[in-house]
Amino acid sequence: MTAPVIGVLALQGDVREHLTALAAADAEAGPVRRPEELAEVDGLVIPGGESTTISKLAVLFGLMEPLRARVRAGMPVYGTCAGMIMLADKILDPRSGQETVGGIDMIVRRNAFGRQNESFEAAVEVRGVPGEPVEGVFIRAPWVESVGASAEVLAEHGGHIVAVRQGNALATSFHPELTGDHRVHRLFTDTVRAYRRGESL
Ligand SMILES: NC(=O)CC[C@H](N)C(=O)O
Repeated sequence: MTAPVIGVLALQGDVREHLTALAAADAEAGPVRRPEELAEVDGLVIPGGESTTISKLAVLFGLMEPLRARVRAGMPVYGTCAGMIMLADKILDPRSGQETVGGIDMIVRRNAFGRQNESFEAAVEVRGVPGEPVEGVFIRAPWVESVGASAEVLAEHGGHIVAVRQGNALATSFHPELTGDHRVHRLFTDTVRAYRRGESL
C-alpha cells in the first residue's frame, strides 16, 4: 500500500519539524494552506505556534469551515500545543474572536504551564506509545481542564491532562516533533493508515 498523504496546516508555527517527523513515520507529508490542498490529504497535523494567529489566518484563508467539515467527517487530525487548542471544542480563556476547529470534547486553558521562559521538558507516559516515556517539550503549553465522556485521556503531567484522543482526533500539549522521537507521530500515521483502509476508531 502506498504511504498515506498527511498535510501540515502551514499558516504559522513549526511546520517543517512536523513534515520531517511525518516522513520519518512513513507518511508522504506536505504543507496545507488552501482548501484545495486540504481536500487532497488523508490526515492533517495542526502544529504548535500561536493559536490566535492560526485561528485568524484559517478564517482569512477560507480554511476554517472546510477544516471543521473534514474533522466532522472523521479525517484523522493531530494537534500539538497551539494545535491542541485548535481542536478543543472550548477554550477557557480565548482572545476575543478566537475560534477553534473543534473535534475533541475538551476545555483547554491557554498558556496554563506558564510563559516562554517557563518552558520545560518532562518524561510523559502516553497510552498507546509503547516503551520508554516520551520526552515532552512544553512551550507556553496549554493543559486540558476537563474532557467529556467521548474523549479519552492518554497522558497527564503534574496532575493535568496533556494528551487526549477522541475518535480519529489526537492532541498533545507538548511537541514530539522537536525531539527526534517519532513514536507519537507513528501513533498518528497508524490512525491515518487505518482510516484509509476504511477502519475508523
Ligand atoms: N508552543 C505553542 O504552540 C504555544 C501555544 C500558545 N500559547 C497559544 O496559545 O497558541
